[in-house]
Amino acid sequence: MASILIMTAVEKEREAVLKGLGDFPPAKTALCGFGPVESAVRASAMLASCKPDLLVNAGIAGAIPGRAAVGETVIGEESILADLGAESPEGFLSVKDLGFGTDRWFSPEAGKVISHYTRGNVHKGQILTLSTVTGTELTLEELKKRYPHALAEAMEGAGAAAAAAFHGVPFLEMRTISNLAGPRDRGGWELDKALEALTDSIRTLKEAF
Ligand SMILES: O=C(O)c1cccc(C(=O)CC[C@H]2O[C@@H](n3cnc4c(=O)[nH]cnc43)[C@H](O)[C@@H]2O)c1
Repeated sequence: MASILIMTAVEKEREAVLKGLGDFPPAKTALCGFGPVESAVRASAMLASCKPDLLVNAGIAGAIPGRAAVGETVIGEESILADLGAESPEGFLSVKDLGFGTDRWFSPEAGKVISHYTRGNVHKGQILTLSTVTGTELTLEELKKRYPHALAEAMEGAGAAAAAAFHGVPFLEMRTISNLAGPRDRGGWELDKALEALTDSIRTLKEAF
């Protein structure tokens, strides 16, 4: 049977994943740490020693307001490294604009798994990876303009995706919404709702295998 490696930033996310998995031997879990650099390094180290059929980066995320809501699930059809690049008077220049490679990753091999997510509270589309959590209306507006189709922001997906591409392993990012991106309100993050949704979404992932 196919094998899956599911990596989360923090232990509480990993616990929610384990609850959804129950007794499911094809899947292993590990921590990828906080942010795109840690996630790329740790995912790459894991993939150097085991080669799963699918790497999943799972966790909570902030929704771009109006594009997803707290407690909903966002399945990444593309993970975008959204704040690595250069500023210019004409606007932000991405890694791709600068000619240094890609700023986004998508695995066609994950399509079969993605097609299993059919519930109304699941959105499929772009997920941004940022090194800095959005904390002002100004930054939010800039991100919305720059990425008019992005559904949510998190901090690890593109790092893990880059590692997966380097090792030739199919990749999927799965996020459940704990907060709306915008002016910082860390106390308002609905962690329990997002972690319960993560457990549910992992149950769906199991059904796809
Ligand atoms: O304190 C807790 O109980 C707790 C439980 C689960 C997760 C956490 C985290 O702090 C996870 C950090 C993780 O969350 C992603 N995230 C969530 N919202 C946003 C956002 O608005 N913008 C960017 N990233 C967000 C991110 O991937 C972090 O690594 C705490």
